[in-house]
Amino acid sequence: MAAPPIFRSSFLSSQPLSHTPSAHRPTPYAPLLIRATATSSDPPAASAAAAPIKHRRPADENIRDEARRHTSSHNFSAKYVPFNADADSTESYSLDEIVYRSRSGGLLDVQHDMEALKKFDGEYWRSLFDSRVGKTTWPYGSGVWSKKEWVLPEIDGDDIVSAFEGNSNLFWAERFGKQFLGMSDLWVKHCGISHTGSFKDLGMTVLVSQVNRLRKMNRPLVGVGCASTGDTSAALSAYCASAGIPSIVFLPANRISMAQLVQPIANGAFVLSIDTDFDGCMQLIREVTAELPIYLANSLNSLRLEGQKTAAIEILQQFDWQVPDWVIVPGGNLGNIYAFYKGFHMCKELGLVDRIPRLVCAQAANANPLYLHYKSGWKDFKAVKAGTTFASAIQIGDPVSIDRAVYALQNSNGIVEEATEEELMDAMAQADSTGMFICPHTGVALTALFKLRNSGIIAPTDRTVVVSTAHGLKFTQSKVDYHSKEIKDMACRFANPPVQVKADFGSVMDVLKQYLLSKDSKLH
Ligand SMILES: Cc1ncc(COP(=O)(O)O)c(C=O)c1O
Ligand SMILES: N[C@@H](CCOP(=O)(O)O)C(=O)O
Repeated sequence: MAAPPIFRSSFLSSQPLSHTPSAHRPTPYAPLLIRATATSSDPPAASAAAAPIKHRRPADENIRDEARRHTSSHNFSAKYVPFNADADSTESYSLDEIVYRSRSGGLLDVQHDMEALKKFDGEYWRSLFDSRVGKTTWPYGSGVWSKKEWVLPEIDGDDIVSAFEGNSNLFWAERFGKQFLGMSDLWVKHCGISHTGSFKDLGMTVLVSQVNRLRKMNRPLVGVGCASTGDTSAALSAYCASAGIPSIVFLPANRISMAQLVQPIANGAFVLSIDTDFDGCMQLIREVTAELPIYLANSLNSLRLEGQKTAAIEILQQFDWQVPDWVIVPGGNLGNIYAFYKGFHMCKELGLVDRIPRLVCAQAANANPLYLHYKSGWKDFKAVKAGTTFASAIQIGDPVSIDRAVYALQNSNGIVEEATEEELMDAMAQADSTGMFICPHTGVALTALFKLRNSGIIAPTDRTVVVSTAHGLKFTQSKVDYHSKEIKDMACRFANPPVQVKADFGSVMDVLKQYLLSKDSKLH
């Protein structure tokens, strides 16, 4: 069979897809590739000189209009099915239905038509996803929507609400790895360097886009609501504001940071500060969304995880499709650990990689129901009353996605670790001292790494990725407390408080000389 032509798109990229499709592939219809002129005679990855001249779109056209001209048909699809259902289960729901639970009250999962996706080989998908990185093409400029065929294949580009989220930095933690862990291949996936400062943007673009579609279909949805420890509410309110959809957020009073609280306020959400903890808020939003035309935006809603799973695909892509040995994720409501598993697993099933990494879920010791469950040998799960933790976004005692998390860990030879308050704050300070500015939840994940390195489970040369879930700037008060040594019963070993000094030259010189001597023995 003659190799199908390589499609070149002047609007997608100046670089064509450079791979030669497999000889075994059925004649493809180039899913969502642009129906541009086939230029099979051109060499792949042609030089800049040979690249086609790109014309700017007409002045009266925006990037959505431009995308509309280029859409193509395909037959990928997805539906809701009961999570981890028996093979003979026939229960399923259209994604256009408003449903969060299976008939038996269990969780749902978004199931893709894998047979349709498998008509294209791993090389095809790798090349397609790679061709979309770093562009402003609607909607593929988003790290989530660059994987649209695997996320919400049927949504119209016009309905998508995106801030071009994703494509976050995979940071080589050279100094931290070397100095504190003797590791040479340690990476931090900065999912918190994002539109609203946390990984929640990845899931929220999907959920709000689907709500946008449902509202256009005249489904009775007046608004979207969530319970939140601060990050879900920030993402929900921003995406809803961008689409002009009302958002309602239930926050546990006095339990989230000021920076997180001000986000939904600024974005015009209807904010309820409720005198309970996150688990109490979660219970309330579930009851309310069952009664009122408010769509539930928490990760109980499996749509969210379709966006979040793209962070896993992105990690593989950033390593040029090589698989890391370990990925460590902080866990609270436990949707994200499953999302990572799902992203990695899809890449394996569709032939992009040949294995998946081992997953580690890290919890704060003050809110550790998954850790206790793991330690009991996965015997019956008990929710806990979550205690106060600096990792306030994971102060959750009754995680809705417990079954998903257990599944992900059992199927990835996974491990669960925990971090005390002192451990997580020290780890955060150590990371910051090497040039990062991480959140306490990432401190929890780094503590897990310290423990697994110290016990020899993670080897010095293992390629390890720590997922940083939120931006440190959302949690400055915890850093202020730590560096002021104002935390009861905590040594704050890595505190770096400012030095108070009189406003005269002699005093300034004295403290500077003392400092320089402590840094450089040659000055002694
Ligand atoms: C910053 C941050 N890290 C980690 C988590 C945990 O994610 P998940 O609830 O999906 O386990 C959350 C939210 O729960 C969060 O906001
Ligand atoms: N940390 C979360 C808690 C809720 O998690 P979700 O993924 O179920 O929405 C938050 O920021 O609210």
